Amino acid sequence: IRESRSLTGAVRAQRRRRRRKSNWSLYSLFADSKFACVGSPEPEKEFKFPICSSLVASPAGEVAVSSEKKVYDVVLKQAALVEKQLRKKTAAVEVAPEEVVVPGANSLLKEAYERCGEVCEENSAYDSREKKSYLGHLRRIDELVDGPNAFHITPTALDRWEARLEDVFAGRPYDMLDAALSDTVSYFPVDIQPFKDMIEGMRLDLKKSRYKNFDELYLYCYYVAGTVGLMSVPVMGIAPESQATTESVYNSALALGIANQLTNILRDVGEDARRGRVYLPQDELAQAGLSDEDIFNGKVTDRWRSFMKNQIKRARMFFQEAEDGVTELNQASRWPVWASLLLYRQILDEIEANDYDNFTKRAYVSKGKKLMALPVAYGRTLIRSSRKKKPGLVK
Ligand SMILES: CC(C)=CCC/C(C)=C/CC/C(C)=C/CC/C(C)=C/COP(=O)(O)OP(=O)(O)O
Repeated sequence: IRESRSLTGAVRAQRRRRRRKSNWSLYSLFADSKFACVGSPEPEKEFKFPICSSLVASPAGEVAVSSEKKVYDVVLKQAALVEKQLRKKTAAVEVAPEEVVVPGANSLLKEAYERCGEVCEENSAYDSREKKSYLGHLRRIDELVDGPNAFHITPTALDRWEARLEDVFAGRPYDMLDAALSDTVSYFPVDIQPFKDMIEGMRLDLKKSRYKNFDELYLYCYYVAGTVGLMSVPVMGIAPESQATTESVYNSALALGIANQLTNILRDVGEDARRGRVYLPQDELAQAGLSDEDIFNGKVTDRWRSFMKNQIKRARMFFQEAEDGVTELNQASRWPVWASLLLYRQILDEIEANDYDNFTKRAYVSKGKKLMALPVAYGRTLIRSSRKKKPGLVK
């Protein structure tokens, strides 16, 4: 009885929160429309019936928190860290005591950042040493699951990486690349959670090859890509003149990670199927009259086209949500973000141009189109951050 009372209490509290239209519920409704958009027979009703609530009661009486809510809590934590640092900066009237520099530490750190630079040489978008330290770390993590030794990766190895990550954040790096990361995260308001969550995404990849619904897929996309968005904002920086809330910028960054990952998934359906993996919501496949069998057979049918249209539409909604936030970033960070957004989103157009054959064709954006996107990206960089208050985006 006590359990059922607390369940009812929790659900009521949730409804109250929704009625009050707090920032969370506004975001939730907006995001829910993306959750709801697939499989809706009447497009005009898409926005009216959120499928995914933030608290879901199972028949067994357990209260399950939706992926969206879980991830949103990380967003709030990140935003709070940034705001705390901003407050500290404004309140700091005393001159900070001089830093004690261990002899030789500076040149070692310089070398550490140079090593990271070598790792991401071909990636000119990573223009600052802090971004390079991130990329050094991300490359190494990526190698674990995509590199030549990926077959040997075990949950224990991932646990060891997580323990190492904690040491890095505590200022105890194991090697040069770690040292650069350790230094970067000590200067910027970055929380360890997205870094840990990224490892969680790898754990998921070791044990899971099907996703029951979009809620499950969303969480996976957050783990493997949304986390990168959240890590990036503190280093990229929000424009000082921006009137947007820190939280809304983080939401956009998260949305860009999710959009990129969804696009990646839609582009690689055939490739993943050949590895026995289906990163598509099983319930939506079933609603469209499709099964894993159809994916493995790899035939483009009208059912497949219609299923794909809805998936593409959802990915575009996440890109759309990301767009607002790019303008709020520091001017210097906007160009690479705009360029990557415009280029990655074009993969969706290419899937359409391939008549939705993502079984045998890999959609890609040609060099010419990439070059054409760059001035457009630059033009967007010049759009000023919000100085006027916009509902849902203001401080
Ligand atoms: C929008 C705001 C406010 C900030 C930007 C925040 C950022 C940088 C978000 C982007 C996050 C990101 C780059 C996620 C990774 C997504 C992804 C699917 C990468 C694909 O990696 P690969 O699998 O190597 O891709 P390819 O196979 O296409 O090479």
